[in-house]
Amino acid sequence: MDRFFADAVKSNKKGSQNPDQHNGDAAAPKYPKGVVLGEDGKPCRSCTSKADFLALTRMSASTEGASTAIAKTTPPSASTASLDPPDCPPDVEELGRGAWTLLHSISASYPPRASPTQQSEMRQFLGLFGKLYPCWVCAEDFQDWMNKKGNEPRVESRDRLGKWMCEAHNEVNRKLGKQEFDCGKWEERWRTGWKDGRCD
Ligand SMILES: Cc1cc2nc3c(=O)[nH]c(=O)nc-3n(C[C@H](O)[C@H](O)[C@H](O)COP(=O)(O)OP(=O)(O)OC[C@H]3O[C@@H](n4cnc5c(N)ncnc54)[C@H](O)[C@@H]3O)c2cc1C
Repeated sequence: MDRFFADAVKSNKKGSQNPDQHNGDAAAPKYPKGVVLGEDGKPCRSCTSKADFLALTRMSASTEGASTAIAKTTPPSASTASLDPPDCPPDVEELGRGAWTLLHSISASYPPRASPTQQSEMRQFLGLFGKLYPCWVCAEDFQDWMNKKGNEPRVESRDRLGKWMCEAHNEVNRKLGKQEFDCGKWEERWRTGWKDGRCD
């Protein structure tokens, strides 16, 4: 659960790092390690994994007593799944899967050759996406990556956009210690289906 905190603490416009992450000498941390705070100073659900939210819930239950609604619904042995009925707000992973599905699918339906207007609209979309993405820590890193020389969105064609999106996704995969995806296969994954026919 160190993924947001592996780097040095950075200042931010919208929210804040959980201050308890870094005060090893504090007697009783207010939030468990891994919980990211939003601009209101409260835990940011869309920036935090369910597992870390579960830890928060357990902490609340032990400090506030078993009479809270959370404590009643979360026995100590509960798995993260019990915190996760299908109609609850997304955590960072569910949000991410949905967002990548949208982004790669947009690339898959992008024209083989984009007009100047389409290119301009796509640049605007990606710029706004980077600003509005609900996980603010994810959004800041995504914007920083996009703004680096050489990483600017490549919007001239479906092929170029699809590969660029795959590279953007691989950047996050690397950050999270996940396996990189073979970008030569992005179109099979997101547009045509696999060559072995299993999606037909
Ligand atoms: C812009 C953005 C930034 C994010 N930043 C963070 C962050 O800082 N911290 C954090 O914890 N989470 C972040 N996330 C969420 C994270 O990327 C994952 O979505 C989440 O961890 C769930 O991962 P997953 O393993 O289920 O699959 P996902 O990474 O969501 O991938 C979904 C599917 O896409 C396919 N895929 C994987 N890699 C590629 C690729 N390179 N190209 C094409 N297809 C691919 C695979 O089939 C995979 O099953 C971010 C999401 C987005 C959209």
